[in-house]
Amino acid sequence: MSFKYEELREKYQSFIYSGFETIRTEDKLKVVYDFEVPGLARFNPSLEFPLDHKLIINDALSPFAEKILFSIGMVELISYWKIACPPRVEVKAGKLTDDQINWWKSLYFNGLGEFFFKNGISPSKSDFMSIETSGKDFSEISSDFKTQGLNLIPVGGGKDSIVTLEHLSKVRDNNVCFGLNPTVASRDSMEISGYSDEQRFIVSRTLDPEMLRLNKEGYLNGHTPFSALLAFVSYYVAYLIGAENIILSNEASANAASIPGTEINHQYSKTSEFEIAFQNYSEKYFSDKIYYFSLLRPFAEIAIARSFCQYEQYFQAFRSCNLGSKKNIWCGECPKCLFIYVMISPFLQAEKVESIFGQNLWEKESLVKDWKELIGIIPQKPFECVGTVEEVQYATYLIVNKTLDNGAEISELPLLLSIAVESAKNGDLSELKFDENTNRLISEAKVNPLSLWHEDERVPENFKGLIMDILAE
Ligand SMILES: CC(=O)N[C@H]1[C@@H](OP(=O)(O)OP(=O)(O)OC[C@H]2O[C@@H](n3ccc(=O)[nH]c3=O)[C@H](O)[C@@H]2O)O[C@H](CO)[C@@H](O)[C@@H]1O[C@H](C)C(=O)N[C@@H](C)C(=O)N[C@@H](CCC(=O)O)C(=O)O
Ligand SMILES: Nc1ncnc2c1ncn2[C@@H]1O[C@H](COP(=O)(O)OP(=O)(O)OP(=O)(O)O)[C@@H](O)[C@H]1O
Repeated sequence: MSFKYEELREKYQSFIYSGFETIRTEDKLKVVYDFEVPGLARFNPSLEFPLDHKLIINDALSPFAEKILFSIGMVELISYWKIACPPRVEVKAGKLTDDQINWWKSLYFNGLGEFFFKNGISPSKSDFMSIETSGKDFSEISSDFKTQGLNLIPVGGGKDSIVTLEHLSKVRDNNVCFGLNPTVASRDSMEISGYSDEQRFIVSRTLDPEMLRLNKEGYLNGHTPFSALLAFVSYYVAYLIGAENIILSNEASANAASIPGTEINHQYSKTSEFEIAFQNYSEKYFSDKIYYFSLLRPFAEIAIARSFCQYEQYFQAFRSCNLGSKKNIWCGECPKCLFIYVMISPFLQAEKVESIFGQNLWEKESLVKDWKELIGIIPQKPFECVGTVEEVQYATYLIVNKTLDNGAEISELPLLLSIAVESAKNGDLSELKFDENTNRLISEAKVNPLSLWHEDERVPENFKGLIMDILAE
């Protein structure tokens, strides 16, 4: 059975965030959130933080710590609210100002853009949800905590965080890797880049099984802004260990809407807009001692991919595929696998790329639709963490011409590249044309994505020197 948005909102009018329980033992802090949709279900998701980590210098349950834990609940609640989308959200776990309420509504609305779209819901930003708050007032709490000059680096196991780890290797002693339920690839990345257990901070998160059960029953489900959760959880970890920087690996390309001309972006919480919003929120309501930014924001995915290609030691270990993340595989059937295949292909031998994925994706019929979306023949990007149409076209220009320069005939190009060439001949690609005289693709890129420096970047000056080579590699 599948349930409808309007019917669910009619039946379940409120969502309650009652509070959170903290259970401290010698070596762990468990935080259990209490959410309820009256008449439907109660949810108690939890997080566990190690307390025996040698780098911890601040009290895990100080009033300031509790303020951050409360805020993690505000972001965690999205996953549970979306099951029935009740119009009224009652936050009894803490008071928020109107300015804060607007901030949260904006995150929920933008972060759920794909969820609304895919479920055929067109809510208005003003009335999709009202938020009433009561309970503890965290506003006057002191933010006087200790810092020790560390960089906290979230590691997802894909190429981006590896490029960050490598570019920060000069300041290795100050770095701490952070993993939230880390995958095998994430742990392997930390291992290969030489970070011992003491320089890793691992947090575990448990979803409430009742949500998974209701998903199966047909209640509303879909994409949630996972990176926003990462932002708040990593902020708490940064506080615990006195880190002054939280260094993400989000790229300029994440800013592009999934559906051109709309605000719907699968990667909303990886955008500059969210990065800046989080910086403003954390500075205003938490502290200015911890700075959250993305080291790779200046660059397009293709430039990051080129940089990644010089670190062969990670080739068999990294995984960017979301669908295969639990099995530690490249599924070879999703847009993200194809996108990564395209991004690294200009810079590596074809055999090398194939050996990473265990198969040749260029020849797969099953990927034709994803390919058409990635390269812009179909005007909607796949709902995945993939880059822009322009950089896919640019990569294709490099790959096709490289293949032809190596002696192949046009007729010998693999399936997906032939589709690209045909489309270029027909004038169907915005920045890619075919020159019949030279038998080569021509790029009409307005900006060469390999030399793009995105202006919305917020990289501190003292880090810029460490990344400039990404444009030149
Ligand atoms: C869906 C998700 O966010 N998964 C991340 C989560 O994995 P977990 O094992 O906890 O859950 P799943 O098995 O993936 O999902 C089970 C069901 O629960 C729902 N759900 C899950 C998480 C959540 O926060 N809310 C939910 O409602 C879901 O709808 C399913 O029905 O945590 C892992 C690490 O702790 C992450 O690695 C998982 O991320 C997936 C690999 C993934 O595909 N994530 C996508 C959201 C994604 O696109 N991630 C982007 C970030 C985009 C963004 O921030 O907006 C990325 O990887 O770059
Ligand atoms: N489970 C996780 N724990 C900690 N950080 C994470 C986790 N998942 C993702 N991240 C971080 O979130 C950011 C965005 O993730 P994303 O998946 O785009 O990057 P990636 O895994 O580094 O590279 P790729 O684009 O190749 O997948 C990166 O900084 C990444 O390290």
